[in-house]
Amino acid sequence: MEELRIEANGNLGPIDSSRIPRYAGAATYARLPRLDQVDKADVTVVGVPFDSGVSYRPGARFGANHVREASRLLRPYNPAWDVSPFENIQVADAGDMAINPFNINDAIETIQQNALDLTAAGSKLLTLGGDHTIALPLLRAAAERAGGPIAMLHFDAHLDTWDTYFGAEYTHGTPFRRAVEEGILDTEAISHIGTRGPLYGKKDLDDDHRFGFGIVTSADVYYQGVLETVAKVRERIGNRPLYISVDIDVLDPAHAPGTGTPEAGGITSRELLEIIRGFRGMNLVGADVVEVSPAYDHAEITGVAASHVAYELVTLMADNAMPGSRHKGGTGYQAQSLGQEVRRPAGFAAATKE
Ligand SMILES: N=C(N)NCCCC(=O)O
Ligand SMILES: [Zn+2]
Ligand SMILES: [Zn+2]
Repeated sequence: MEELRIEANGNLGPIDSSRIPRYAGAATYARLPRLDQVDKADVTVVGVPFDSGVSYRPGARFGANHVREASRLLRPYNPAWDVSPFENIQVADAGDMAINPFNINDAIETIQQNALDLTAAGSKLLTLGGDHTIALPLLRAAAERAGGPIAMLHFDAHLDTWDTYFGAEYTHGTPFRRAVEEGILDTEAISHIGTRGPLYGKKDLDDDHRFGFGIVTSADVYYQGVLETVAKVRERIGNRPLYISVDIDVLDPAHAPGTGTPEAGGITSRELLEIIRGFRGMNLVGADVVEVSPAYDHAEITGVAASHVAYELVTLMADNAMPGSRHKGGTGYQAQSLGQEVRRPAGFAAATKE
């Protein structure tokens, strides 16, 4: 079958869903071309089928393909930014990494090497699927590409700064303690967002604080709202090279049932998408969306949420790549909006390019 794609500015975009039904054919993220169908990519989407680091329900090894399937309904124009991300930059799907499920050390090495290979020619990386163990090798690669420690925003119900499980150092509950120990994070500029749920003890927070993490709890997002959350985060991170790691369990189980370690009382998908939109102009160098476990999903709720989160992250990368902001933070709704159009946090204008 011929692939009828949208093309603009020399970028090969998604299969045109007005000419080929969106439910037809093999799934790539957002129906974008495969990496082998383009000369170069500005952003590479890659799946990480790995879940050998989980402490509870398995299944995140199937996450990437679930997100790809759920991403068929994404459309090419993002009105919340007034941006068509796939026109601005070339985004392509590199398929899945081939990872050893029986040897975590080997898996981590492979993920790090693949991440370095995929970014060697200057592409940014957005990874889908996998359990949170994979953030460590992805951060190593991102820090190497950035030439030093990087800022990080970690959306998660959990801290993931625990020490070991059953004596194992590399698990989905420990990546960020390892990352701090390895000196790959800029500890002046790291924060969790959406934290909640029972811990093992107060020491968990004492350790986490010592490592340098700030925390915006799920309750903080509720009480202070999206705007203040974004403002505080922007103040802490500034223009540093930033990695965003999204554990889909940051969302309430009502918004993301398909995950391995669900915790009640999470943020909504609307809040998460709006917080990311508030990061316009920030220096995003890489991102992941992890812990999607399709066997526990219903009606693709989690897959759809994850596919939209990834879409906002790609839009941020694409918006930054534009030569000068055309929109100064506006949305596509502006001309006809009966709502509150100007709702941008302090610090937003300063970081938005002229
Ligand atoms: N990274 C995720 N999703 N979960 C970590 C939970 C660690 C624990 O079971 O205590
Ligand atoms: Zn996590
Ligand atoms: Zn989590």
